[in-house]
Amino acid sequence: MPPKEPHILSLNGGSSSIKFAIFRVADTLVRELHGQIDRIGMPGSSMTVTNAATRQSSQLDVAAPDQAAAVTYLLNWLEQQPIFEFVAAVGHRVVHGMHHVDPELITPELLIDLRRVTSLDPDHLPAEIALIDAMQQRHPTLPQVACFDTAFHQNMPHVAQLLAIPRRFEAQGIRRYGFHGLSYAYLLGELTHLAGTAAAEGRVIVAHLGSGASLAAVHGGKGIDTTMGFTPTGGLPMGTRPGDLDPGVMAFLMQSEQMTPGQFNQFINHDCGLLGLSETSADMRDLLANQANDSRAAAAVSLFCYQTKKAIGAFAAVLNGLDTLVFSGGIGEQSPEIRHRICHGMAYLGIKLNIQRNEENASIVSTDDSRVTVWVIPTDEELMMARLVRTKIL
Ligand SMILES: Nc1ncnc2c1ncn2[C@@H]1O[C@H](COP(=O)(O)OP(=O)(O)O)[C@@H](O)[C@H]1O
Ligand SMILES: CC(=O)OP(=O)(O)O
Ligand SMILES: [Mg+2]
Repeated sequence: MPPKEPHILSLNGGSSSIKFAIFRVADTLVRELHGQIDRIGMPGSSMTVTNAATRQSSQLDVAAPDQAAAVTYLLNWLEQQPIFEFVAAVGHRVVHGMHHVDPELITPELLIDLRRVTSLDPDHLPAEIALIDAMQQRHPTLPQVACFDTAFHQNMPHVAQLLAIPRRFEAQGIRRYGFHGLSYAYLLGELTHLAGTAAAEGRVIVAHLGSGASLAAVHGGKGIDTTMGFTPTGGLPMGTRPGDLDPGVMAFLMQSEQMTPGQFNQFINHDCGLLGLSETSADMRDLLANQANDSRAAAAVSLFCYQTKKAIGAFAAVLNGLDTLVFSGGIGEQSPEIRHRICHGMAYLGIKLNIQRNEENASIVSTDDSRVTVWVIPTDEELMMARLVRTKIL
């Protein structure tokens, strides 16, 4: 029997989920299985696993009160799968690495740097580092590659990277980085495939709307601006993060609530956004289900749609117009209501949704006469990582 082809395991630590996929490395990358642990830290967490060949999915209840528990559960489960013995390399999504941007083999030095910047992203980096640590301890000879979420935005115009703070801080790396870059890179590739190069090189806004949410303005296939900033806490309101917040509110709250910087960081990453406003849930599904009889849930959904719409208007200005709008991420891919509420009243910009297509989560959800083509494209950060790992080491 010929030796089995090498496989790549991709691990994607998100803020409310850990997603994973295993790909066989043949002429192309062939997905063998994928899945996710969902609603980490919330009631009702579960793991869904799909066999890519049969498309059969199974769901298991999982106790995932926090990301550490989810990491241990997932790695124990993965190691029991027969396919695991063929895994020859692991790709890890790493949301923030400051000056580390391009895919990198994980070394002790890189880990020291990542631990140093953990406080910049308490929603992702602890779980991502825990995944790396656990994999290294269990499988020390397996090559592991860090794939950074910031790479896509690296070449934004300088003006889009600058923060209006004293100049000396820029030299310390305090600037707009932007995140969800693995998703944006994948989606641009898909857009090229689906709509052609001319469309993908036109004036494009990509809305990655999940537990973390951001927009990217893209022109000539390159990111030219994005809503997230120095950290993934900025930009749009999200599941548990406020997005852009008047710095005066920060100073006021730190004083009035007597918070230490560490407590304030926890507050803006875990207690705000949809959760803070609704006082019930960070999960958009819950809020949509409850909005009719809970005005707090209704206000949270309204704010999310309002701020996203406002940011689309701002990026249309940055792009001098708009040709293509892409929705992706858990909310963007699966919520017709949110897409409708964001796009409502934007006919002046050339955005017109087709009600039925939108309800069906079709791939094009705009009308035939809409000047802007509106797409729904499922993202695949795991495949993007596997491509990077393959290029880097296999
Ligand atoms: N059918 C749906 N309708 C509305 N929101 C949904 C739906 N399915 C998933 N979501 C939302 O998507 C978000 C999770 O998105 P995802 O991209 O998986 O997040 P992350 O990667 O940040 O963990 C949650 O707020 C969840 O409620
Ligand atoms: C960058 C970010 O917020 O990622 P996620 O949406 O996966 O939490
Ligand atoms: Mg995500």
